[in-house]
Amino acid sequence: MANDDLRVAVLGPGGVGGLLAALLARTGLRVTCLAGDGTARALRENGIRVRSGHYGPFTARVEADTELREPADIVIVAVKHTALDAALERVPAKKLDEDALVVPLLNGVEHPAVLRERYGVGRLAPAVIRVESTRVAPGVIEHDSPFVEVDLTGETVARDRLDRLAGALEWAGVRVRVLDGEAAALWAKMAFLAPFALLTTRYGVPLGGVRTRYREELVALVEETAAVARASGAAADPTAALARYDALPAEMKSSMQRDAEADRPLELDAIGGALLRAAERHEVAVPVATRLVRELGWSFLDSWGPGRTV
Ligand SMILES: NC(=O)C1=CN([C@@H]2O[C@H](COP(=O)(O)OP(=O)(O)OC[C@H]3O[C@@H](n4cnc5c(N)ncnc54)[C@H](OP(=O)(O)O)[C@@H]3O)[C@@H](O)[C@H]2O)C=CC1
Ligand SMILES: CC(C)(CO)C(=O)C(=O)O
Repeated sequence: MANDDLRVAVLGPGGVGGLLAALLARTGLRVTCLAGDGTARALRENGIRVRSGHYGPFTARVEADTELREPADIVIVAVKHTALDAALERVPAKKLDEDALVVPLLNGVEHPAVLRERYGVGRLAPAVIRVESTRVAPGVIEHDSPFVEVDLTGETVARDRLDRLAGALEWAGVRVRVLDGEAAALWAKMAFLAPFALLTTRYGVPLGGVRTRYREELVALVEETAAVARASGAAADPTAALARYDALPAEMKSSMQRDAEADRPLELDAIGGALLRAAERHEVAVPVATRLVRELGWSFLDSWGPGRTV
């Protein structure tokens, strides 16, 4: 059933945020996108134009502003990690109702702590999204994957709020699961993403090239990442992860790789850095991940403190 009166704000209407904003808006929901001046203006003038083999091409009208000025029931956070601090200034905590949900869809595992600190434990509902979607221009979104899947979690929020959001997303055409464990959900995604993102970005080849030309490294990295994910609370299975990579299209690229190609900042600290920090905490050896992160971003590893066991 549609939740006609649900008010949704989307911080960062890019590949992920723009697609979800458009899908939700076309069901009739009131959706406000929060972005910089130029993007907000483009969205107000032209709406969000989606090119998608799965949903077909469509344009959705949304509201757009540079700051949250009116209360929203749901705030979807879909900026890159590298822009998170600056972007959050657009969503003042005092503008949120007590029972509003803040739903970050960023890759990585460390951002929920930052958001909890800012918006309060009772509002945070971290989620992961599986999709391949790119913002090709302000308000123009190219959606390539034949699916959009979201895992919602919310150990500290009211379940009926979470269910209401799940209902709205499903109504919009998104496959949704509401899961119990936040760490398990975030680390399950990380276990899949980190090897894919680090290797495709390091070698500049899509998934097909990684799984043939760099197979040995892929296998080693999948095992390292699964060990860290398991120590962090997820049920990661390296054999299943490899089978998933093998089943995906050879031309598939990671969003980190697309960022590297476009010379944008990488989410290296949020993905590779977080993996190494968790490995250190849990005393898991991750030599392949350490080398790849070093090769991709010396400066951040150089400033990392001594005493690592990795
Ligand atoms: N793209 C994908 O397929 C997937 C991405 N993810 C994850 O989702 C998250 C978002 O990625 P993605 O959608 O690709 O990122 P994009 O770069 O496509 O979109 C980010 C959006 O944030 C906006 N933005 C940047 N800085 C600010 C700011 N200070 N204030 C407000 N808005 C800002 C950008 O605005 P502007 O349009 O003006 O540039 C853009 O619309 C990342 O953590 C990524 O790893 C997860 C799964 C798949
Ligand atoms: C692996 C993928 C495409 C899955 O959604 C992703 O999250 C990313 O590349 O950032």
